[in-house]
Amino acid sequence: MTALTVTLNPAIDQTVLLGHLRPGHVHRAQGVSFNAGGKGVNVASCLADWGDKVSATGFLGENNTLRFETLFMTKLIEDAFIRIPGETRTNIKLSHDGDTTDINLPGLTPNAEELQALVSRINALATTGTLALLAGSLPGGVDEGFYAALTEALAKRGARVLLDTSGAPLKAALAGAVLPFCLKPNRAELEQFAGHNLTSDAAVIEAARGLIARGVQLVVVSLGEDGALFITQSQVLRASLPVVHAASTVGAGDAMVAGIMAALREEAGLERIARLSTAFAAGKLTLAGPNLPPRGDIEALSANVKIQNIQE
Ligand SMILES: Nc1ncnc2c1ncn2[C@@H]1O[C@H](COP(=O)(O)OP(=O)(O)OP(=O)(O)O)[C@@H](O)[C@H]1O
Ligand SMILES: O=P(O)(O)OC[C@@]1(O)O[C@H](CO)[C@@H](O)[C@@H]1O
Repeated sequence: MTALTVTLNPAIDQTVLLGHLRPGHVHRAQGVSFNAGGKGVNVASCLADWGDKVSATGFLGENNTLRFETLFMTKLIEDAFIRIPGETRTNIKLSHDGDTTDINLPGLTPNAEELQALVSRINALATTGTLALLAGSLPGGVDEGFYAALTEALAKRGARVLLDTSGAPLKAALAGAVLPFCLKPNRAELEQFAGHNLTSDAAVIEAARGLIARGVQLVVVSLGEDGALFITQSQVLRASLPVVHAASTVGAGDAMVAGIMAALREEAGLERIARLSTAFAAGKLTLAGPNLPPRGDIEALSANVKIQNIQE
């Protein structure tokens, strides 16, 4: 079973370490670091650390590919990115007061020909059984129905699609003819779909069941430090694992998606999916950048994940 991640709008993440954030004031940074990022890139990076073979595609600006190419080479990720003129965006992550403030820039705008080249590349990479992750924002000028159309095309090829996006592209994908196999919204993203606030587990589960009723097979709702809910047609699990000190919260959700994909590759049941993806997220939180601790540490974390079977 092959794994493929698709990132149309990757980014170099510039993490700026601040003591506190006070809008309207001058800040002197305590440090700065740069990582090749974007949701699908982060997922591929975590999967590669786990030891899985993975291909990554999308668009890269040809002027600043080095950080990405170094990551792909170091981690043996198949680099299937399409180069387009210009510079991949840099997203600013302000790390302050134990929290992160994200400033995500718009990014490059691919033209129709480049988009068609990407669709052809994805079709060439995806075969029956491929786990295909479509992740992140769509670049300016790309139709908001792009993920919906791609999901349908990939499903026709026998691939299983996982989708991690927000806003209009998520809405369009949920209104599509074929829904993704798996969705990993956080609470705010699920609230967008539900159209109201989801303040209790029961409300989150009810909204997720709405997605299951429309054909999604696995919904994972990530709830930050409160863990995550794993919902299928027949089961609901809650999984959590306290993290004492988070080195960086950027990409915790991406590590969780990588854990879901790693478990799906093992043909695992829901409890293993919940344990492994929670362990991936917790393991990533202890490190800066989209990296996982060694496999043995992840298995140890996974054994410690608290699982609650929610009966209704
Ligand atoms: N402070 C924390 N303590 C323990 N676990 C956490 C914490 N923050 C995140 N996690 C773990 O990471 C998972 C994903 O985090 P979160 O819900 O913040 O995802 P997200 O909103 O998609 O994040 P991002 O967009 O930053 O990647 C959670 O379900 C949980 O398992
Ligand atoms: O602007 P998008 O595509 O929604 O999100 C991009 C991004 O915030 O997602 C990753 C964290 O999940 C970061 O590496 C990257 O900067």
